[in-house]
Amino acid sequence: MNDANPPRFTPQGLIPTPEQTAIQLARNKVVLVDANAGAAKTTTLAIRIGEALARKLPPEQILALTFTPEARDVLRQRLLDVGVPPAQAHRVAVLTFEDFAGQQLDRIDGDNLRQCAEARQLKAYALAAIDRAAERHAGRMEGLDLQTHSIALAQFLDVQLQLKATMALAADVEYMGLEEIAELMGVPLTDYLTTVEYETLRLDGGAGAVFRGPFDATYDLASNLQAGARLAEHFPDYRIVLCDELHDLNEAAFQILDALIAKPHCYFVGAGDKDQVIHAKLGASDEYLNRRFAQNYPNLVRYPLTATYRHGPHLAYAMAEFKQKAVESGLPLRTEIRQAHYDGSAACAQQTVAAVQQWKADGYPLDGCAILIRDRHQSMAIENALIEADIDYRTPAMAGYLQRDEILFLRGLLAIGLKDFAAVKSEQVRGAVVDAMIAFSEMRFSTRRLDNLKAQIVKDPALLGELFLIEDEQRDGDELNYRDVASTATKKAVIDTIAWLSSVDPATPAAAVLTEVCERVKLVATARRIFVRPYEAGVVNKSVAGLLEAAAASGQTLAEFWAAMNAREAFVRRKRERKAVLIECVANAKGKEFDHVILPFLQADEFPHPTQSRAEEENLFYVGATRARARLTLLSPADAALRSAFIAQMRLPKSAAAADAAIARNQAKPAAAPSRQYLVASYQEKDQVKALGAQFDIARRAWYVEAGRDLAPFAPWIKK
Ligand SMILES: Nc1ncnc2c1ncn2[C@@H]1O[C@H](COP(=O)(O)OP(=O)(O)OP(=O)(O)O)[C@@H](O)[C@H]1O
Repeated sequence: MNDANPPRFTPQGLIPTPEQTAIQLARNKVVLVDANAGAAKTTTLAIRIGEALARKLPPEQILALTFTPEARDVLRQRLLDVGVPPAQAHRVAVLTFEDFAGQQLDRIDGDNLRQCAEARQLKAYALAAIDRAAERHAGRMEGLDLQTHSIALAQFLDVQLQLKATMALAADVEYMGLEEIAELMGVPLTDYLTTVEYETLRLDGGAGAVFRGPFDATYDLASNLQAGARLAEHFPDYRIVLCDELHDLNEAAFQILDALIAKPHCYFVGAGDKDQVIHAKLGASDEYLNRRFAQNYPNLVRYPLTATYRHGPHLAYAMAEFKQKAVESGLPLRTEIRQAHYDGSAACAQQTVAAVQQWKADGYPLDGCAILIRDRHQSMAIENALIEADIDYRTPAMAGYLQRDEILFLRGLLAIGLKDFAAVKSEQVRGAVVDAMIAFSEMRFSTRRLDNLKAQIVKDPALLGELFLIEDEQRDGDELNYRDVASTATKKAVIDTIAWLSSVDPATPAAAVLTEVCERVKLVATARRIFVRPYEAGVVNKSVAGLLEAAAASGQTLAEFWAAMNAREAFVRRKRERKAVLIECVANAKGKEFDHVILPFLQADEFPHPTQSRAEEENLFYVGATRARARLTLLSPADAALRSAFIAQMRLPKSAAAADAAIARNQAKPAAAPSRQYLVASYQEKDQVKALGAQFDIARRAWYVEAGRDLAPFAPWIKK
């Protein structure tokens, strides 16, 4: 620590290490921190913000960017955790790149811009782009392969995203032939041509964006900057820009960051971990951490954060083996790694419950426990088992298995059949049911009409059945094109199924009814058509199979199952805010931490997912396992041949011995003493404590006494 320049911000709840203090005080224009999971990257960025505030920088001149909303929320919370007063913390812009880009583009966007958060909403635009590409090039160009089935659409949407994330699409290709460009960009010609048409549609031929899918705001802003930096002139005057989870950076986000940093008075601090890259499809790469910043800012300084403070050496060393890299822990604590085995998904769910019950029996609160799943379909068995065991759990809003699209669709069918949509209490869920019914019946409405219908049905649930009448009227007289044939058949099957359902005795076993419904509406085939990504269509199959299994296991009648399902949803919604076990997808847990992490379904056909990139699956597992603080529970099949290879890769017996020695070493280290004693003096008492020698911490808005002073005179203001 530089004695001439002592820190002005003292974080609450922890004593910063010298490494953290060095970053807190760094005055270099560009500071990069590349460190392991849990090595206090986010915390240190929050402390850096605290230091800036303590030095009286207006909060509005600080911008902290993340790639995902989850990471953004963690950073916002961490600001409060380290002791930045909420009133100040809320004035600091902590945003995702997409939020920030959207805000900056707002000044040039038209009023009718449509935001499409999901691939499903982009399908119609993608088809229109294919039609345009066909009109323009069919018959005139060789090697054109215009397909409209879902795999082709999935590939197209991936390719356009990749071309944008890497900014290849914005490259100057004026004098090149189309084939040549596609080859240069390394994508199929057809997808390149379709992307060009898609962008023409999306940007209305250059007049302004008409719709934006995921990531498009980031791309549009980066393109604007590249084309002459018009919007950069309007950027607020940020003095400090910070970026967490730097490993998620891609070219488009990098260019935005670069435009911010390039301003003469702007300082930058970024932190990341190259082993947590899980968005390679979006062009994420460790290139930026390793090379690109250094190219643009040769004077950048790298600061280390050596040890993890999230968990003890047992988990740190297991992760060192898993990733074949050096990982240290600064804690003198034993993070337990437990294993249990199962036979089948119901048994896995039972083992999950047992792990939670053990945690509770050991005297720990339920809200410290998180069940991190590879995919949402895995939560069905677990949610049922938790309810049966009377354990409160919560899922992020609209992310439980009852809110999956295919389940919402089936619930909508049952609601119409049983004439009981009012039993779905939440308006948000009702709206989602309407969306799912329209998607799975392959109906087409204009956005305005859809919003209108939805609003009416949400208010008056009895209207749900009429959805199908309205569409019929609209279709009359229309000529069918080749693409309408399949979707018309789907819709007819849905209408027939509803008619059939209305005649079914509600006392019939639920499993039999649901099985028949799925067959009648050809759910699996439809999912394959409407879910643009084959991977997602695959998850739909597993999810529906899980629902049928649950219905069979319940032995309930249709009426009972319907009532139980709605009661269950109400139960989960009530619990959302309360202390309960969390169920969350691993990918969304990035940046977070939990005392006890349970990783279920560690089996060869689930995790690593057989169709996804091995390196990215490894990073995903690394993210999941490193969320744990005190205990990590790994659940895998009893048959060792079926287990995820990731378990063996941790070499648990080998790493445990070294970890025992490290704990002894960490225990022997002298504990650092807190440097300040904060007081609980009120505003009226300020003159009194000041006269006694207390000082004011501007960042924390609190009075304190320096370490080493006699605290006796301050006794009335020392928190017990
Ligand atoms: N100086 C410190 N002493 C003790 N604990 C600390 C210290 N600094 C940070 N921690 C704790 O270490 C844990 C991990 O910190 P943090 O979440 O900032 O790590 P990270 O590097 O951002 O993690 P990830 O890579 O998973 O995003 C937190 O519980 C934090 O409170």
